[in-house]
Amino acid sequence: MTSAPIAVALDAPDLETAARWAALVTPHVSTVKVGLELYLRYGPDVIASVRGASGVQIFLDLKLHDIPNTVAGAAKAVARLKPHILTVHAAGGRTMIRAAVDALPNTVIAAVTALTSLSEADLERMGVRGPARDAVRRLAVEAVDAGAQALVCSPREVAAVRAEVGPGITLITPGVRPAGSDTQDQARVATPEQAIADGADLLVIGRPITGSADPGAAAAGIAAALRRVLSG
Ligand SMILES: O=c1ccn([C@@H]2O[C@H](COP(=O)(O)O)[C@@H](O)[C@H]2O)c(=O)[nH]1
Repeated sequence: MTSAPIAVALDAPDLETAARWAALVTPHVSTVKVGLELYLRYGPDVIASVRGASGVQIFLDLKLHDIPNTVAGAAKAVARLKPHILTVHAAGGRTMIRAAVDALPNTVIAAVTALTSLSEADLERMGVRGPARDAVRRLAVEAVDAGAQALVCSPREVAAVRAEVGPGITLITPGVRPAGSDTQDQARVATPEQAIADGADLLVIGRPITGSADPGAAAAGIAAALRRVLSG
């Protein structure tokens, strides 16, 4: 059975917990995601701990956002970890995104458009005019023009972004919540089934899996639901 297009966000307080979650979910999912909490606490060693012997893909979610020279240096600094995906903020601009792409030719550079924790009202207060979808589309086009091979957006925008950038770009959606579950600090959300039906390639899911009593079973359940959508 092929693993489901899910990146489990290993936002754990310690390395042992992250490695345990990774071991439980890797039979069911394609990818595990290491973010700022783990990386800043443990540094590069965390990657070997969560990768284990499974061959699971590593998504390094550092959301780099700085001047191009600094981002290029930061990207080169993680090259030896061989992440499958590395994130940068699309708002860093074309030259910054290009610098990351050039620095890491063997990694998929994913540009984060508008954080899924931001509501329409938050974005308006920040000076973003019009619906979130339009801002996300503008950032997506800029990022793809700069060479980004993947985009991070909310599942609510994924269909519009797909229509804008076409089939060749990997669309990654956090802000995924199974029906009826707590949205927590996420604002622009949809269910796993809706995200996949609307064209997402990879779903980032953290607490709905890692906060469950049995993360392996939770991952297996969502993976089965996605397979039903993909085969139906
Ligand atoms: O716009 C974004 C970009 C990244 N994230 C990250 O995804 C996970 C989501 O975790 P949940 O527990 O499923 O909410 C988390 O690691 C974020 O840093 C995002 O949520 N939104």
